This record gives sequence, structure tokens and C-alpha cells, in this order.
Amino acid sequence: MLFHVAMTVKLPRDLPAEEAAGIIAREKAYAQDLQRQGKWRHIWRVAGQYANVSIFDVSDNDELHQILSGLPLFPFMEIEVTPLLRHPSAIREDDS
Ligand SMILES: O=C(O)CC1=CCC(=O)O1
Repeated sequence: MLFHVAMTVKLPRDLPAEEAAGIIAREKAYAQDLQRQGKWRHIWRVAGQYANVSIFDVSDNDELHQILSGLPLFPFMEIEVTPLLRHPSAIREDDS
């Protein structure tokens, strides 16, 4: 199942810089591991914002929830999830 996920990061202003850097490094490793597994298909920076839009390819809602709630930045994010399905006018065969 494909999901569009919009994540906006809101780190507290008083979070010590070293702590923030550690969380961000763990987030990167976590995200890159899921990309290698093919579960996190796309990640794009939203221009001008500390935010991304991503496409996840997971087996069900439960797996998506497990992945998102395991993000090191999860406590500092607003997340919006939109389930996706193939559009009847789509012509790419390798994209569903
Ligand atoms: O920087 C972000 O948008 C938050 C984030 C999600 C995965 C990652 O590596 O950073």
C-alpha cells in the first residue's frame, strides 16, 4: 500500500544543539535504512520549510504506524498521512 506522508519538524527552541544533532543523525540513519528496504520510496524537502513530503510503500496501516512512530524525530513532528491508490489514467506500469 502506498501512502503520501507530509512531515513538519518542530524542534523545541530550548533543545540543546548537541541533543538535536544526535536525534537528526539517528533520523537520517533510520530513514536511509527504510529507503534501502524499499519501504520509504521517496523523500523530498519542501522548499523553505523544515518539512518533507514522502511516499511509503508498506503492507498496511499498522506497518506505516510502526515506522512513523519509530522515527527519532516523531515527538517533534506534525504528520499528515494520505492513502494512495493507482489512478485509472496512469500509464507507468512500475508505479503502484
Ligand atoms: O528533515 C526532515 O524532513 C525530517 C527527516 C525525515 C527523515 C530524515 O532523514 O529527516
